[in-house]
Amino acid sequence: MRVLVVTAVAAEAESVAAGLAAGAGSSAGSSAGSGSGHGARAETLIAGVGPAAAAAATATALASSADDPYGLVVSAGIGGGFPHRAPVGSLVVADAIVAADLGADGPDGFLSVEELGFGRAVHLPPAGLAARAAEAAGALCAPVLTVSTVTGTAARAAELSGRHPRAAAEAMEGFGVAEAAAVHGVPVLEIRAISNPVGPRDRAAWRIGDALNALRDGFQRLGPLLADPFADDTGDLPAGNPLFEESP
Ligand SMILES: O=C(O)c1cccc(C(=O)CC[C@H]2O[C@@H](n3cnc4c(=O)[nH]cnc43)[C@H](O)[C@@H]2O)c1
Repeated sequence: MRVLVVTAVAAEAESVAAGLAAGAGSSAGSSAGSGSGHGARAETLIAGVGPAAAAAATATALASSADDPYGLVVSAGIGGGFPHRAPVGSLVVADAIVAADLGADGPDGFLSVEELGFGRAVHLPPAGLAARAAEAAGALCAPVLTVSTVTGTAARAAELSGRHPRAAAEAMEGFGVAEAAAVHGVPVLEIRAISNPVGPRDRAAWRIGDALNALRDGFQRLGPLLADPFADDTGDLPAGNPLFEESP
């Protein structure tokens, strides 16, 4: 199956490609690269930062693939981790991809675009696949928030955590990728390697190199699954994964 892995920047695409190549014992490219990890036909796409860039690039790639369509889209990259759930250097696979700041604010709090009646605020990856991907990658399986502004205060982190108590990470592209995938009827996954805590802005706390290494290792381990993502899709969740938590 052809798999499209969408990253924001080249360094993330290079980590993904290196992981797939290491898993396969063969080489894989980066920006428009394709890896043959364990038979996976995974191609990386560098879409730019933020949900709009991610959606535009993903939709364009999917629209251009009619003669050999993608069977799965994966939003991948670094992200911020809610510290009590996802420490720096860990991996999170999304069981829900949540547009956390798409809506309306007001004196009574935030209303999501869904609560406003204008569309959807959550995309759900196939539950069994997300769980198997988390197990394979050694990742937590939990909601990942998509934001247009990186959280930089404790108050904002607490607000997001309050609204999404199971959320483990935030990043800026997942929901855009998922919107494009949904338009084309293609299932979506999101995987984030944690580079910094979600909270007060502290550039000294960033560990981008560690996160990129974790992303590479995660994709090395994901290679066999991506070769045939739905092969074991019985609808059951894998037993015995201590990192897995129930879907919302
Ligand atoms: O200037 C800052 O304080 C700051 C802190 C973290 C990340 C940034 C970025 O501009 C990176 C955006 C880029 O990386 C992903 N990312 C990484 N960490 C986070 C985060 O804590 N919250 C949201 N996105 C994050 C994101 O997906 C973008 O691709 C700046």
